Amino acid sequence: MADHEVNAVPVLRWEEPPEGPVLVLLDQTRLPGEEVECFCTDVPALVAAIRALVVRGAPLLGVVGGYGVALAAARGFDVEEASEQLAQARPTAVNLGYGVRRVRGVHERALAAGAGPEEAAAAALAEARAVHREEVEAGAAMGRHGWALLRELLPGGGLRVLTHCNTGTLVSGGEGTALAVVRAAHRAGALRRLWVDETRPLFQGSRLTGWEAARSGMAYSVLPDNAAGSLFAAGEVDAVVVGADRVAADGSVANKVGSYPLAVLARYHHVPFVVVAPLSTVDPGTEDGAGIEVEQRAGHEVTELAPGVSVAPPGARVYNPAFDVTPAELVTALVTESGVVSPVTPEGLAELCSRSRTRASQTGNGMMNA
Ligand SMILES: CSC[C@H]1O[C@H](OP(=O)(O)O)[C@H](O)[C@@H]1O
Repeated sequence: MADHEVNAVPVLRWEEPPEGPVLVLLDQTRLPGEEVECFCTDVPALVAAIRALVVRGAPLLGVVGGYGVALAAARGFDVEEASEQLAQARPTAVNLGYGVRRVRGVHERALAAGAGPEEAAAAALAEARAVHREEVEAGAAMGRHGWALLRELLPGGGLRVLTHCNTGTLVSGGEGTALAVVRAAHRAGALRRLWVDETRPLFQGSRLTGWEAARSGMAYSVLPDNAAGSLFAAGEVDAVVVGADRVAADGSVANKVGSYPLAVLARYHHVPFVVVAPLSTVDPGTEDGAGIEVEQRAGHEVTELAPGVSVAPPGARVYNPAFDVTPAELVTALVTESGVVSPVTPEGLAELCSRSRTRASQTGNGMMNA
């Protein structure tokens, strides 16, 4: 069985029991120790799950946002109100709003065309499934394009790749984004070591990327985020490959906090810094990095390792941005499902998005129409 089939986990699924539709989520806050499912039968529960990172990762947020609109429609909730609640659940990943708007638009157009509530709900569910399918397909394509890029940049194989946060199956249900590229290198026998930043404060790296790397049989090591510099200094990093939550029109990249320092280290040590993200993460509507809203999260995520296990004095003030922004000049290449942009310029991004829209209109794939 191919690696990606072994590792595809049911990050989310739609079920229709007699009592009504439910969105079933793999609770990512319980990994790697437990594989627990969370059952969402209404939008407030789904919004709470998104905010608690039960379900997380930019592409998957777009997928779950779409399913959330479909859930509201299927259960007869106010779809407009539900859409607003879902879109506002987390501000930085543009995908969330994209998925919500896209499915909401299909639902609205179905009603405007005279469809009844059930027919419009069915149309919304079909569109949510299309968003999910496209993100899964995008992951496979990004894996191919990104691996081709790494072969070009580092032809000798035996790669030592550093990654940050989690960008695998758990952020799309398919291959993922940055980890899709790492998996492709691993399958080709070219991955010597995956360096996994633990990614404080919620440990998406050690918990989730570690879990995925172990399931894939990769040679991986977990490291404290603040140890990455010494790896570069020791010449132990051949490439940095990370994901993104929003790419602005000027090529600025918002990603998990700690990504920007890696980009600076990579530039100083002449190491490629590669960002892997689907086009649903590219946001032409945000002009530059300053325009990206960076989610500020609760202080207890930093001051407590677990409920009641404090690592700071009571009352300590906390700075806890969930993301940071890397300027395009520090990004070696942006890998998308439609190809690679390098260097990452506004013109290069615009051309790639335009090319993709043209292809989508020709194939009926709605990727960019939201
Ligand atoms: C490529 S999507 C994964 C992306 O999402 C993560 O953020 P979070 O865990 O807070 O949803 C992180 O920024 C990853 O790079």
